[in-house]
Amino acid sequence: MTTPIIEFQHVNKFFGDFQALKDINFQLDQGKFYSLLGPSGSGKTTILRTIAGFNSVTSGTVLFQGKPLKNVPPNKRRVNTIFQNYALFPHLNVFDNVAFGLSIRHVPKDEIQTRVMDALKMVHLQELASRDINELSGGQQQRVAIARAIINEPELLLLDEPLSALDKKLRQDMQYELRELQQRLGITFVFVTHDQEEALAMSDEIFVMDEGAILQNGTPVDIYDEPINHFVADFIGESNIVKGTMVKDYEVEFVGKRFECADAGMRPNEPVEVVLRPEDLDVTTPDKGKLIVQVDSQLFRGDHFEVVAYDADHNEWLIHSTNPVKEDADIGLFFEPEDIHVMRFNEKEADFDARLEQYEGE
Ligand SMILES: Nc1ncnc2c1ncn2[C@@H]1O[C@H](COP(=O)(O)OP(=O)(O)OP(=O)(O)O)[C@@H](O)[C@H]1O
Repeated sequence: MTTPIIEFQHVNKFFGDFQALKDINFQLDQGKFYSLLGPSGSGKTTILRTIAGFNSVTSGTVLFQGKPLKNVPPNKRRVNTIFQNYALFPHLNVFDNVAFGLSIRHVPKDEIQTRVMDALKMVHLQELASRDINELSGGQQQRVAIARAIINEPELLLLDEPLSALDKKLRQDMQYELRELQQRLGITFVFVTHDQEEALAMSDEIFVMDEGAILQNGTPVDIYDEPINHFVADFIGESNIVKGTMVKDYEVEFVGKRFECADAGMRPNEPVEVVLRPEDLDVTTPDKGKLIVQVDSQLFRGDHFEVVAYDADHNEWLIHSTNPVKEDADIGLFFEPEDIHVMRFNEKEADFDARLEQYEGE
């Protein structure tokens, strides 16, 4: 087994009385793309700053390739950070921005020339080396920041919401570019975002954070298909979550009916929450449906209709339908046992809706 590039062991961080990180444990492998995903204030940046050396930890250990990082100053860490605002020098052109770190270390001119042009080629900006920074688009500035960050060949690149200032289209283009660049360079990226689509699209592994703790980590598919709790299910993608009861292994009851499912290992009659993703629900006639709901409204979304409907218990259901439906009509919903994902019900999360609403309103 290879040594992880970064390892957090029981890391806690307090700012005064406030606990910003709560018993954080993880290992990051060489050459992978990781995302830290969570609402504002969940501790993502605090983790990045800890890796970069701008934050000390209150307790616990951070290892870099198996060695404690505690006494290694930020400039001696083989880590570089790209910030949200890129922090480029507006009075220097593209070349000089990228060359800056090498110039102040008095690296010979020839070497600077070669390394800067190599870095600019990596991000497809070699033609723009003499351009002023303020003559570049947002996406091009982003690439200058990346070139500057990779010129010292860091083993770890930390990216703190680097795409949040870009418009949607450019953001999507940059997601592909960053992912492609990471694979080409083979260095570890740790990418902070509160955008779940971005994390799902780019990452090898996602860490979902809330209130200073890691709630779940796994591949995008794992986290999407098997969210550990209500918060993760709702935060990652769209979902229908209803309360139910686990009757026995592979059988769950919700909305007054029993359904075969793929989940086991809970207590009989244990209260649970059931997740069904909108795209896993097929619209059919009421007699063929496993569940009958009444249509409330629908919106055309280009490749599907987004239907909102209510069941007999007044639970709201979001459905992605290939065909339009009639308003106020009763429709049947069909789904397979494996489309049902059952989660333990956690009373402590009862306030999650309010927190999520507050976050979405920001
Ligand atoms: N230097 C500090 N002093 C006091 N509190 C701090 C300090 N730095 C961060 N915090 C607090 O720690 C918590 C976590 O902050 P952090 O910046 O890590 O969150 P985040 O998940 O990155 O949020 P965002 O998405 O808004 O950047 C917040 O409540 C923040 O106010």
